[in-house]
Amino acid sequence: MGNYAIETVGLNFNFGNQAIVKDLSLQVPKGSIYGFLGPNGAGKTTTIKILLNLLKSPSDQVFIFGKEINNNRIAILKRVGALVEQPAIYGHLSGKENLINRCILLGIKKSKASEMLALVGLTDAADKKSAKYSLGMKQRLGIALALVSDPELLLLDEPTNGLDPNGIIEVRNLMIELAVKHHKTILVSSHLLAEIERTATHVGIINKGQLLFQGTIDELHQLSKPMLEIEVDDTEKAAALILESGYEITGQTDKKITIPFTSAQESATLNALLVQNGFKVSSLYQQRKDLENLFLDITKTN
Ligand SMILES: Nc1ncnc2c1ncn2[C@@H]1O[C@H](COP(=O)(O)OP(=O)(O)OP(=O)(O)O)[C@@H](O)[C@H]1O
Repeated sequence: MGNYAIETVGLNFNFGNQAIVKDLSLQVPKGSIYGFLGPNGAGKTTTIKILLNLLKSPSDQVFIFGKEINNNRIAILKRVGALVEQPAIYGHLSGKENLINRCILLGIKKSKASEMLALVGLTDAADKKSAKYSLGMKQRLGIALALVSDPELLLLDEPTNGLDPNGIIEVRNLMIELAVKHHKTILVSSHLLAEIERTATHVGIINKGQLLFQGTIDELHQLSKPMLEIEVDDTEKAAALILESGYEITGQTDKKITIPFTSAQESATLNALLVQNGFKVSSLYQQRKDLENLFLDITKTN
């Protein structure tokens, strides 16, 4: 548990008699950018609210920095910053005034406001009324507000929702800077894999409240590596020959065998080997799922 900033253990949560989060075991390593992915209504916001103790979890299912949340609420929340739904910004105040307000509220020196503005790239807009900010600037101000208390862990619920491509890039770069330079752990939710793919080090995919995949971004990429599917008459014996010949098999049914695809030439060699050994190869084709399709597949089949 020591290496996780967040760990949930078989977390369940209901609204009335509707199960919203089901047996969810999240493991968010310290220092990671954890992409929390799922389609609309999957249960991401609900989970984030549970992590913030805004919704109460059953005891012994949610641990932040290794401590159970219900029994250590104040101590834990001091170390956590969050942006959930709309940032709480006073539109009639400038970005700087919004931040100074937050500093006063938390008993933090006011100079922190300028520091945070610089961190999120809003120094030039410090004195502009925040109602006049673009959506991207508002999100960055929201993140700055969440950062005032210098939290170790940031929870960002769909921070790029509704932003234009520039705004998305700004928020994405800010997350990378916060993780790499400032050693924050970040959990960021999204319903779009493409938005997470370039920033996240780890990914958890949920649908209908259930965790369908969790691992590093490389492990997710592994799942989308190209494969060679071989339809052959006697898969049992053909598989034995393929293994004997030094190939790796990743899948087998009574109709086809799947191996990692390396090259067209290698596929031809394998085809010849099977035919020379008396097998009837009815088809040989390369299959590749891009990550977006993989994500759709993972969330659809559930
Ligand atoms: N206060 C509530 N009372 C009853 N049901 C709720 C409440 N809040 C959310 N739900 C339901 O819980 C489910 C999960 O919602 P949640 O907002 O956690 O999903 P999400 O993954 O964050 O989706 P989105 O990307 O659309 O925000 C939905 O079916 C939603 O209708």
